[in-house]
Amino acid sequence: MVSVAILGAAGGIGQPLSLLLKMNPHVTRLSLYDLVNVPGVAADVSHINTNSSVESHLDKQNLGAALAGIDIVIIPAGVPRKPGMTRDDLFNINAGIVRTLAEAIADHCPAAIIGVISNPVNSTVPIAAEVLKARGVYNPKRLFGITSLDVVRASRFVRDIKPSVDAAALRIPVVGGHSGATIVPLLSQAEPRVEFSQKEIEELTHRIQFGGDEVVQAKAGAGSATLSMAYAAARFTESLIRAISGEDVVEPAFVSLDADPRGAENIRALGAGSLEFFAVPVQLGREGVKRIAPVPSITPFERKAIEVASGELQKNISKGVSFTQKAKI
Ligand SMILES: NC(=O)C1=CN([C@@H]2O[C@H](COP(=O)(O)OP(=O)(O)OC[C@H]3O[C@@H](n4cnc5c(N)ncnc54)[C@H](O)[C@@H]3O)[C@@H](O)[C@H]2O)C=CC1
Ligand SMILES: O=C([O-])CC(=O)C(=O)O
Repeated sequence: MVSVAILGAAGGIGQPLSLLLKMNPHVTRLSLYDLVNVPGVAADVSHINTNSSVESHLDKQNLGAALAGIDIVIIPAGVPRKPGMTRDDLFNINAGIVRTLAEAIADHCPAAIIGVISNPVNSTVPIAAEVLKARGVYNPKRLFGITSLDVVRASRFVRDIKPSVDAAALRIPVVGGHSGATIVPLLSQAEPRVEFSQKEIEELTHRIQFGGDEVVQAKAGAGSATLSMAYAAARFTESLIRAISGEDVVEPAFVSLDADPRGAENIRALGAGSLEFFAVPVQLGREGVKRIAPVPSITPFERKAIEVASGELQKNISKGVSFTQKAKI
């Protein structure tokens, strides 16, 4: 019995994500919210013969009803990039959208687990945290920036150069954040282990860091990754649901290191320093973050990449925090 709300359900990610979650037998209630077109999406998806109920909630006056009683809220609401833009260029529009949605979550389902997809994730997650803190309902264990697409890309891109690897079974932790140089794949920690030359490591790292740009370029103005992102978000949601029902599942995600201060010590020592948020491998549990899983060791190349990531991340996090402070929630 798990109820899931998708905020931004009529968009490029929202539609295929609605489809994939309608196919998930553990979801019993699917609550779809958007400012446009959501009645059509909900009517369409509701004809699929799985047992879950599907609700359509159009426009802001129905946001409370969309959220009441919800266990997991996934947020793909917001504008996507066009060629030539960075994720940070989306800040001016998406920061306000995420703030409004986080306020409504605080009011209508404060105990829900939240997964933020809207970019720039490095800033929108701190914004959501500040809103929840200001409303007195913040639990760092329950707020996630969804970085699963970086992990999905990492295993697929390795398969492109190592055809004997099973892309679906390969696990590569990706730490840091979710934009360019803040994305740090730890190829040395691949499971099962894969041997790479230094040139392969450098090329793969760059490709994983800028994988989003490949899609933005190819879509040539029609948006960014939607189908692979919907797949990644559905996988993340499925992992949360398995964890809620008692299974041990590890998924990398961008979380507050306060969610598990002891587990975070290892990550801080690897180069995260005093940053409040960082993408880490998270052992999920009923509460959301059960534990930050340890990263046993990294190479000097990975340590350097984490140092570079941390400098940029600090700016992205501070930008989100000061946005909410200026806005007086
Ligand atoms: N975390 C990640 O790995 C990824 C994040 N993204 C981000 O996801 C976001 C959405 O991307 P797309 O679905 O392609 O965009 P889209 O433009 O196709 O869809 C966005 C949807 O959000 C809705 N929306 C806008 N303001 C809203 C509000 N205040 N309340 C509810 N709904 C609202 C729009 O009506 C639209 O249906 C973008 O910010 C994009 O950068 C995209 C790919 C990967
Ligand atoms: O590149 C973008 O703007 C969308 C995104 O976050 C990704 O595909 O990783």
